[in-house]
Amino acid sequence: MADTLDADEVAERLRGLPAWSRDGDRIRRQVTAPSFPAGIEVVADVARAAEDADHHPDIDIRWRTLTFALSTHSAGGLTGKDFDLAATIDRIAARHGAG
Ligand SMILES: C[C@H](O)[C@H](O)[C@H]1CNC2=NC(N)=NC(=O)C2=N1
Repeated sequence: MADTLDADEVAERLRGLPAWSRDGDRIRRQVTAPSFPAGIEVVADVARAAEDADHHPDIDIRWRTLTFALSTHSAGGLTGKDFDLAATIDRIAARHGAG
């Protein structure tokens, strides 16, 4: 099981991911896609990446606004896995013109 990061480590990792913010035990990012279908494509690509990583975000879909939240449930907090997947989500969103 991965170790949880302390507050300083979380702050440090967040500096490299400016679209993400801490919300208690999770980090969160909102993405606006160019259209609803484009948003669903983002979600489908994130789903594949999450399966590959065996690490899964909470996803809220509202028309073309997506909210991703990441936490390592098994560790009871934030770990490097959350920040690795956050960076992957950023790359996927950018590829689909979502910001
Ligand atoms: C067995 C499997 O590795 C675990 O259930 C994984 C799956 N995906 C997961 N995703 C997230 N976000 N947190 C977890 O602790 C987690 N655990």
